[in-house]
Amino acid sequence: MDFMFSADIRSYKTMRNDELREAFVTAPLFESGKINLTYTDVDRAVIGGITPAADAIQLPTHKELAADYFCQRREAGVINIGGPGRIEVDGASYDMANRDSLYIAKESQDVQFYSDDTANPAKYYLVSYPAHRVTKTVHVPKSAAKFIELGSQETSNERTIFQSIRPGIVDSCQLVMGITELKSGSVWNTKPPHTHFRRTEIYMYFDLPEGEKVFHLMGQPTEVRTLPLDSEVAVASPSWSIHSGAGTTNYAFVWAMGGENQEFDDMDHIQVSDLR
Ligand SMILES: O=C(O)C(=O)C[C@H](O)C(=O)CO
Ligand SMILES: [Zn+2]
Repeated sequence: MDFMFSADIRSYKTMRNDELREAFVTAPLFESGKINLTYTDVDRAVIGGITPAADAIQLPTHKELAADYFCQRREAGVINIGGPGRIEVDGASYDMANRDSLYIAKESQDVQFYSDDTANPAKYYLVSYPAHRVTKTVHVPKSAAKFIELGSQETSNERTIFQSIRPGIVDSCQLVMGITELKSGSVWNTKPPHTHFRRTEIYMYFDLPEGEKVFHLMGQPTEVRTLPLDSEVAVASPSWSIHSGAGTTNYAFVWAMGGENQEFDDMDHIQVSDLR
């Protein structure tokens, strides 16, 4: 497991882009046959990419978690951004089509990830937070997610938000998670940008064609920094930071939040004209 130590609200202002990356951006998450996990001190999230090949991959515990198994004191959300596969949780099997979600409850002991076809492997993106109570493991197909249409073609931000792990669908402890897909010709996510001091957030951009980037915006609204990101890396956003971006083409991303409440709509919006 890698460790990513974030920068604070004062020091990020004087950091170079490579230093900001070290503090907030993971390495590429998906490698055939591997599980790559990164622990960030932003709300103690663990961010993972799991790409099973011929063999199943088990979710391992780590010395630093000081836990008998990974989910002993944690919940995890998983979204498959690759080919079809399945996840087994304590012997129960969940088919995972592309863009399906699985919420894995606290105290799930044995978690195994599979790909149906090694030529088109599943790519499981995982975000885990500490959990304080035992709930139920739930599979959410993309069709069962709550969806919201936002933006317009005129302002280049026409997009659909799919909320799969959220109150009313999954009883989680702090995790809220889903996918945003930008329509062809739209490039701006989270426009206008916002903060939510009550929660932190992690974005993982994907389905960006080779050679394209998303210019991810972070920092306080009056001290914005730009990180040009490739597909399939995650970027952590502290509670004081905006998280928005424009791509060189359209794309999708998984967002995941943890914190003291789960209200998706309580964001503090910032006028684009106020960004500095
Ligand atoms: O494009 C958007 O707008 C989003 O996807 C917003 C994120 O879901 C978010 O930041 C929720 O707090
Ligand atoms: Zn947000």
